[in-house]
Amino acid sequence: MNLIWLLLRASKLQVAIAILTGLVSGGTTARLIALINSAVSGNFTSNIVWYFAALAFVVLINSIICQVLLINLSQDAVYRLRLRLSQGVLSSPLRHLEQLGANQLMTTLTEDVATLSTTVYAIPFICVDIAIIAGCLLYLGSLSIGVFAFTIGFIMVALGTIQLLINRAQHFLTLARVDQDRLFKHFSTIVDGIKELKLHAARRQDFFSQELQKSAATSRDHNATALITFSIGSNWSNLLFFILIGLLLFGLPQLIAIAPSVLSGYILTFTYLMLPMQSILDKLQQLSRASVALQKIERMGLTLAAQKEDTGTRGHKDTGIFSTLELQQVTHAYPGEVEDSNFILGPLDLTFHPGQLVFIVGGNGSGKSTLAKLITGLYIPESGQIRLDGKVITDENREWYRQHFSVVFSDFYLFDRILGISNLDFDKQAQEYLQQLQLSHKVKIENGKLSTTALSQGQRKRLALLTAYLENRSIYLFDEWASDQDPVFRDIFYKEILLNLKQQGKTVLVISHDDHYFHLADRVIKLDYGKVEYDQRIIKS
Ligand SMILES: Nc1ncnc2c1ncn2[C@@H]1O[C@H](COP(=O)(O)OP(=O)(O)OP(=O)(O)O)[C@@H](O)[C@H]1O
Repeated sequence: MNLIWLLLRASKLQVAIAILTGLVSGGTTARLIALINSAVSGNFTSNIVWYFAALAFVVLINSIICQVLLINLSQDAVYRLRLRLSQGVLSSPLRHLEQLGANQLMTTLTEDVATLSTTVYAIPFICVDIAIIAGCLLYLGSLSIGVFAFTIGFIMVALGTIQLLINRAQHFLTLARVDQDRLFKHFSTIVDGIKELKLHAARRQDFFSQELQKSAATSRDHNATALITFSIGSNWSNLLFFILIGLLLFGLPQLIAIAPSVLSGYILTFTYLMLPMQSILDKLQQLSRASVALQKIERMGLTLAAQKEDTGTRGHKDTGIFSTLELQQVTHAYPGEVEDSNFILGPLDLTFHPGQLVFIVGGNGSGKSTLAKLITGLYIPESGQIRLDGKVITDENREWYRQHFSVVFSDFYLFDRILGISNLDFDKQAQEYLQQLQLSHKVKIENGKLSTTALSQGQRKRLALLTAYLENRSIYLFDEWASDQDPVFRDIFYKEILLNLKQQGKTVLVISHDDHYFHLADRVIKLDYGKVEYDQRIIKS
């Protein structure tokens, strides 16, 4: 049913036209069968051939129109779903996405959407088959009410037994979908941990037999049980067809009088109906799989919608100059598995100004990166306030607030095209920065596209710095940027690049462990277990 809603969301009018043409096609098919039955019973009229040809033509045209409409609709529905899901992910709070996990997001965006797109393609054909069945049933009803009532009663009971089998199969498909998430995680482990797995035979063997093989076997068993149940259902429905024909031929005539033309009409129609019925049953397992995928997508889509952030920047165009950025009693907590193990950052009171070079230091796990995500507006404070020039940052203006920052995180992502910067001198400027960052011999930039990103980690970080440079925003934040740089470039970073940004009036926040450069800062903030141990101004001689 949800799949039909997916189509309806795309266009109600087109769905209505498709249903109408499908019904005409089904009704006309039934009329054709009636005509054949009447011809077989010896009732010929002079223009029967023309009538027959006209009916066949109407069936052809209507089923083509119906299927073309539904194919377009189904593909459009999948297109919209892909965009909606991607938008949903883009507009969800970072913390929520971190909690969902990369594996779950990727399986849904790839596997579930792929399952849906192949199934939605089958829907048009199922619709035409249903229309034919409906048309044929109408015809059977017009032949004899008594026989029709018996047939419908039989079909209801038959459908009940088939539904039981489908429910069982669906249960195993749902379990198989959970296995799919687990398998996807193992595949990510193979790709991301390939070096560690190759270097340690016992670890590799352990991972293979205890993790991957077990999950793959469970997935195989659940899928096999589901498919076998569908196969039993399909064969059972075939048998039910023959039982019905047998009852109509040999059983019912013993109880009530049935005219031979009515009987032949029923037998002819059911023989014809076996084809569309079989086709629908064959597609049932595909439909059930899609229904499980859609449930998963909708569930994720709903949670995404519920957590949706306001991503508009309307009414807040001034992303340039500011004079004060304040954090007042700001806190953030990561819920731990054990109540006492929760990490809590803050409450913190910090104020930053333009032209300040601030080092944020502290031991591993002291909360530096968490503070970076809070300052940049990626995490929403659990309590306290962030204010920019006295303006409190809320859900309405958080997107605008984030546009003040250029950041290179320690787990940065490097795009192979410089996105979102429209500057006429762009390539020339980028080329100059490439030279400054000593990368011009390795990378070229044409129309914003980087010639390569296949570089060393340190060089890739320099490219990320280049993007930050080009963004030309008022607050810069670098999370352990220099940790991968050689001593010469590290020196250039601290003594030239940072000071140059400061001279331009930027606020520069640097998370660092390089204590022999701390004297260059205007201020050093040290964190310890989520609290400020000291916030020290450096007096320059
Ligand atoms: N995604 C997360 N989910 C749960 N807890 C987290 C998450 N990220 C960090 N933490 C916890 O928060 C604490 C602070 O982490 P954070 O990354 O901010 O420290 P850090 O000072 O940047 O450390 P490092 O110098 O090692 O990069 C750690 O105890 C960590 O266990």
